[in-house]
Amino acid sequence: MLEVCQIRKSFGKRTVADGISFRVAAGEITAVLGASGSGKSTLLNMIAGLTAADGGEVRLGGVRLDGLPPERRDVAMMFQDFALLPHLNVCDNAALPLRLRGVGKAQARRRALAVLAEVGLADLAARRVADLSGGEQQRTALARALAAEPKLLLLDEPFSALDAALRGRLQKQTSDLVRQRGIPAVLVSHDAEEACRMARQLVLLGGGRVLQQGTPDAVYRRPVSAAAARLLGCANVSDTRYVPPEAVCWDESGCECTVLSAHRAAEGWRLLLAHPHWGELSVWYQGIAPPARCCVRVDEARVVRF
Ligand SMILES: Nc1ncnc2c1ncn2[C@@H]1O[C@H](COP(=O)(O)OP(=O)(O)OP(=O)(O)O)[C@@H](O)[C@H]1O
Repeated sequence: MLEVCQIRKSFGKRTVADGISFRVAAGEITAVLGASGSGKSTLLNMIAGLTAADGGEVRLGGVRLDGLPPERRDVAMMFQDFALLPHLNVCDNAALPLRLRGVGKAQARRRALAVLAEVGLADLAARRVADLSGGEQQRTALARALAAEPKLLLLDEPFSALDAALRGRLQKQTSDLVRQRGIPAVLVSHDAEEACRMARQLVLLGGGRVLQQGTPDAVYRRPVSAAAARLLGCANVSDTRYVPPEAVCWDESGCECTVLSAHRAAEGWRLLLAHPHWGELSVWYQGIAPPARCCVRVDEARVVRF
């Protein structure tokens, strides 16, 4: 179990963490969502020991980490830019953390090859990382992160440079490995969909504080504020209310709305409606071509008020 308790950090007058607390159980991923500059990477760096916190505690398996240097925390990190050493081959990159800990060359190589097999890269062990695709590089980074058998995995937007199909595969592979190894993991992301796909718990950050935390289902069902709803990527949010998709239904006896715009996506047509009472409403439409007008009903009891 990872426990982050009341962690605080300011850079000059800018406070990026103002008493942030959350827990991550073994074998589970918690996703931290926040706007750009909200302090997500700083939070990971404080957990890893790369940035000193101004206050608060970090515990892993009940042991206090603050005060320990990064190399004694048993924490592995994965970054968006992979951070591999281009002049080394795949196996040597994966073995690097073990070598840095003084593990002998042959043993480090054996353990690196075992983890490379787990991530499906055994055949590429001898290849220079500069000659790998983006997805192969990221799997090498995953193997390197896991080779030293860390007690905690920190993921700093590790998949954002990859295309959608590859991203989906690596998200699943990483989630499976975290579960199988029974270690806690923290994922930092801008992408609410990725966070929900991978994480058991979401932590929404804003203004250096936790705006909300809970399971993706609970947080989506009832965002506590407009800021939280916007971080989740919810449509139909104003400062005072959120009209969730389940509150809107197509109904001939409902209010007639003009379709202001329509754009095509994989899931269907996204329509922007002018509703006489609720104003602009964004809704999905599954017909072949978008209509010019339509009738919808909004179930007021399901509208979330802030
Ligand atoms: N070493 C530092 N010295 C001064 N300011 C810093 C330092 N590190 C980060 N900051 C500032 O702290 C704020 C939070 O930065 P951080 O990188 O943690 O945000 P983030 O949420 O990860 O952003 P992004 O999503 O854009 O990567 C930013 O305003 C950043 O400029």
